[in-house]
Amino acid sequence: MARHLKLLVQRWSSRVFSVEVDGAPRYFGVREQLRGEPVPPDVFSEVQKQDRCYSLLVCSGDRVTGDRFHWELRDRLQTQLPPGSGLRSMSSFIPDQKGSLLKGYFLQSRAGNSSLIEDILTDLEQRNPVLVCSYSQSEDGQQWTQCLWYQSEENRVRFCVVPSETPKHHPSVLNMINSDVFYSLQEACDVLKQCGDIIPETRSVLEMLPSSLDARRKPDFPVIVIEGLDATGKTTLTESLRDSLGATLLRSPPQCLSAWRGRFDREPPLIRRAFYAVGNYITAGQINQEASKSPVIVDRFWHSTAAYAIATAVTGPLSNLPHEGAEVYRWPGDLLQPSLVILLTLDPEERKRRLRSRGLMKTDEEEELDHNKLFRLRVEEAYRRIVGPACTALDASPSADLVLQQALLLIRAKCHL
Ligand SMILES: Nc1ncnc2c1ncn2[C@@H]1O[C@H](COP(=O)(O)OP(=O)(O)OP(=O)(O)O)[C@@H](O)[C@H]1O
Ligand SMILES: Nc1ccn([C@@H]2O[C@H](COP(=O)(O)O)[C@@H](O)[C@H]2O)c(=O)n1
Repeated sequence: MARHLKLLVQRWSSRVFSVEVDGAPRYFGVREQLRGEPVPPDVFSEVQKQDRCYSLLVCSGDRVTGDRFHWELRDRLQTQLPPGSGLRSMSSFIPDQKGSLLKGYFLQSRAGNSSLIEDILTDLEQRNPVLVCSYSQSEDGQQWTQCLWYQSEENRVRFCVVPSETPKHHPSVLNMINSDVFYSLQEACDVLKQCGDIIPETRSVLEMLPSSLDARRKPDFPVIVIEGLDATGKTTLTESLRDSLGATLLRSPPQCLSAWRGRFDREPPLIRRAFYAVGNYITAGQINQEASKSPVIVDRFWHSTAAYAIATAVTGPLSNLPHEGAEVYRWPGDLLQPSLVILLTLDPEERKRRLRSRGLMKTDEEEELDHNKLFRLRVEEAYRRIVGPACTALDASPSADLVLQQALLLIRAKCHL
């Protein structure tokens, strides 16, 4: 453990630290020596004189263990910390260095609570792959310093906390590929296989995969995917298209995974996204079979998996998304490409009205779509940026019958049906 940490802190002062405040990241860095006048970074601007701050960064060599620990740590801290302790998401990364992201939490403790909090943190650091730092303020309140807890009191290096520029990329973008968005079946399967002991259901999921998948094989009949946020009318349209075109209707995740979906929805992003990624390949196997007999309509596919994953991994405004044309919006090379992807778009008020009138249970992400306007905008924009194939937007606000007619026009034009 100590060796692992020493390697990690070798480039400590080239790291940037990011703390989430009101849904957007604020950045700071550390230096061995202060040059010029001290400027307290704005993360510390509201911290009272006697308060102390701490950071915990998860630094497990094994990403499944690390992600699960990071996921559980929030609940653990929320139950153990004394009331009034501020708890925010934080991360640390080396700008532009892929894979350098470490995730964790930033705590702000009220005066008088420090010894209790330090006991909790010491215990956590001793038993888990976590790196703890504490932050303290100079007498005149002008300067914050950071020190690494794993170093013994006498060897403790004090780093000066300094403001840091907003990086070119949102920190999460550095670790997105094959963590949030999987670009091959192999990568997604590797994550699920690693979970076999802790989530026995993964074995049953992996057994559903077809023995072979050839993404280059062109289906005999067109494959049309219908995408969109929840309650935009996908079920209504896909069922009508099935009847109008004499098509087969499939969905992703496929029906055969329904029993295990709830289990994976409770897991951290790495495992949850790997589950949905594998679901797309199982659906691709079903498409291959059915598209030799009839057109196939698919209710959600790769666009949904990637768009929700990207929009959840980053926070804040649209400008925090990976830029248009970025690698993360590419279609995976080993996944069947549909002939057409239709994205149903709907005014947020009408979508809410439809949700209310339907009144079904919602997933956490669907709840988030309702409450967090920025999250909804990020999902919609990520949908639009995905290419290979890109989606064709269709206004879903007219009557169900009119939406069907418009969809049929698009399908006939593109797929010559
Ligand atoms: N064009 C339309 N005009 C008015 N209401 C519609 C239209 N299309 C669907 N609806 C209604 O809106 C609600 C949501 O539709 P639907 O279940 O088809 O959406 P969905 O995109 O499949 O949702 P989810 O992704 O959450 O399953 C339903 O009550 C449905 O009857
Ligand atoms: N291909 C897919 C399909 C769905 N998801 C995730 O599921 C949620 C929406 O699904 P509904 O059945 O409720 O419409 C959404 O939160 C996605 O994260 C996916 O990732 N890939």
